[in-house]
Amino acid sequence: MRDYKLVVLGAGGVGKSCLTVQFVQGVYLDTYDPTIEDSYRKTIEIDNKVFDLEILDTAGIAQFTAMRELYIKSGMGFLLVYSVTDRQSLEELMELREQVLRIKDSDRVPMVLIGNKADLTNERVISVEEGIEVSSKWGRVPFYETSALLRSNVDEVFVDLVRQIIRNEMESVAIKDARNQSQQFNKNQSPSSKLPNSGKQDTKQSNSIQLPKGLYNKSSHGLSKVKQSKQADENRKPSHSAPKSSNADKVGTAATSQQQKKKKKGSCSIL
Ligand SMILES: Nc1nc2c(ncn2[C@@H]2O[C@H](COP(=O)(O)OP(=O)(O)OP(=O)(O)O)[C@@H](O)[C@H]2O)c(=O)[nH]1
Repeated sequence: MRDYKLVVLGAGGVGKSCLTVQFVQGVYLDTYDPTIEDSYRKTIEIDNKVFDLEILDTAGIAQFTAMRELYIKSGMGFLLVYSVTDRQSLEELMELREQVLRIKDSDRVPMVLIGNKADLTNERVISVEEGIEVSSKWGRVPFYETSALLRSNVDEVFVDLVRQIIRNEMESVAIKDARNQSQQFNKNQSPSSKLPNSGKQDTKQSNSIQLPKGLYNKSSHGLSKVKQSKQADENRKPSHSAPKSSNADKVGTAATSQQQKKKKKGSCSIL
C-alpha cells in the first residue's frame, strides 16, 4: 500500500480543519478553534489501487506557523485553501505557494487551489473567475470551489491531489529509466566497435536513445513524456467545479481516522 503525505495550507479560519474532517470522518464541525497541528489518516481506493493518506492539517494563524518549513519538506502534495469570503486569505496563499516551491525546489509540486465556503453566497468577495485567474497564473493548478458545510467537492480535491502525485511519480520513474537506458547505451559504445568514419552514424544512434530529445519535451515543468504531458495538461485544466452535494464514488474505503498529533483543542466541535 502506498503512503502519501498531504498537507493542508491556508490562512486562519478558511476551513482547513473542516475540509479535512469532512473528508476523513464525514462530519462538519461548525465551531472555530485555531489548529496548531493535527494529523489524520485515511485509506482510499483510486483506480483499483489502495492508498494510505496521512493528512496534516496545519496552523493558519501566525503564532503557530513555526513548523511550516518542516512539514512542507515532508509533504508530497499540498491543498492551498482560501475562503471566498476573505480576500486577505487569497493574498496569503500567494506567499504560501512561493514558500512551497522554494522549499521543494521545484515548479511541478502537486497542488490544488481551493476556494472554500462557497455556500456563503451573500458574503462572497472573491468570484469564481478570480479563482480561475489565479489558477492560470500558477500554471493551471487545478482549482475547485468547495463547501465543507455542504460536503461539496471535498472528496474531489483530495483525489485530484493524489492523482497528481501518482502522475508525478510515474513521470519521475520514466525519466529515471530513460537516463539509465541512455547510460547503459553509452557504456556499450566502446571505441573499438566504431567504424573509422562513423561520426555521423554514432550521433544518429545516440539520438535514438537519448529520450530527452525524441520522446520527451522540455517544458516549464521540466522533462515530461509527451503523451503523459498531454494527459496531464488535460487533467490540469483550471477545472472550476461548482459546489454540489458530492459523493465521489471512487473514494472512501476503510476510512480510518485518528487524530494523531497534539492539538491545542479540537479545531472544531463535532455536531
Ligand atoms: N459556511 C461555511 N463555514 C465554514 C466552512 N468551512 C469552515 N467553516 C467555518 O469556518 C470556521 C473556521 O473553520 P476551520 O476549519 O476551523 O478553519 P481553519 O482554516 O482550520 O482555521 P485554523 O485552524 O485557524 O487554521 C468554523 O467556524 C467553520 O465552521 C464552509 O464550507 N462553509
